[in-house]
Amino acid sequence: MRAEKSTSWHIGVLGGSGLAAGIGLEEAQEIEVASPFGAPSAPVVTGRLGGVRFTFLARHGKGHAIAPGEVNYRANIDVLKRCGATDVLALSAIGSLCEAMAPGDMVLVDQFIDRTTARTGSFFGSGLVAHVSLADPTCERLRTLLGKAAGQTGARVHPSGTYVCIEGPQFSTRAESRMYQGWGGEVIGMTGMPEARLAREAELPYAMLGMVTDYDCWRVEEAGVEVSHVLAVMQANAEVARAALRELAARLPRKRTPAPADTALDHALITAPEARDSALVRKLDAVACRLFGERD
Ligand SMILES: CSC[C@H]1O[C@H](OP(=O)(O)O)[C@H](O)[C@@H]1O
Ligand SMILES: Nc1ncnc2[nH]cnc12
Repeated sequence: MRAEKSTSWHIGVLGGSGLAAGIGLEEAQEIEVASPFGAPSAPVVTGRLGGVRFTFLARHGKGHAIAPGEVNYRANIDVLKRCGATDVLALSAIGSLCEAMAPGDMVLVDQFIDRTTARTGSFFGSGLVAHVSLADPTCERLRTLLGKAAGQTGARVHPSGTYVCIEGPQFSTRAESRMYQGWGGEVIGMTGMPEARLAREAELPYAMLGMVTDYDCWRVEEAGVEVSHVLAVMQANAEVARAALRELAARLPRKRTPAPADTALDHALITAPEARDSALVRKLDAVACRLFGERD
């Protein structure tokens, strides 16, 4: 079995709407990385911020050509792991379902309600069944560090928030928006799931910095959200997101210590060794490298 993760941080960043241009990495190199789960959204860009390695992947591809329901979430997480990412940070445009979270605010999403219907949500399946815990789908350590870093940019930062992930690509109806509020949803988007669940299966601690772009459509006196609102706010906010990442790089402890998600697969596999599908096991050489990777 491979050793534990390196004590050096390597942050994989999934950049969403308004962030396809990247995060301003130093010594940036674009690399095409193949995945057994198909084509990722784009080549990755790997480089540094301060002394810390970051690898960036544009979630919707170059020129935002990939719809939220068509993103190959498995390939994206797989290639970040293959590149050596120790942790994953998602940058996302989000609508607000509550008065307190206003356009321009940042939200450290900590919980998800998954309303998606047509996405492949697991690396595992018949021939290798696994059930990871998703009770706490985000990494508290990364979220806290990111919250402090985002606070330094002058933006208003909410330390937690429950994100409702809809299938899209349409925005919600007013009745749905009010229903999500009743469920305890505080923000809404189209990409956090299955991204967060796949990161957990790949033993990658995951945090999401959500940038509020609109009030969705629950405010009866206002017109519903339109994509032009989202992009206008994201264009204004992209530099704030980049500044938050530079702050994060400066604040990461010098050595990375293990996080709970690093061992998410320890008690998750239920299929007996003799009943395992060897082709599926081979596909998991990066995702489950601790269990199935090359032996040293
Ligand atoms: C451009 S509006 C809707 C679009 O924006 C968000 O994307 P991302 O999370 O990648 O920033 C939302 O989830 C939708 O995909
Ligand atoms: N209101 C909204 N609904 C879904 N996804 C979004 N992304 C940004 N705003 C959104």
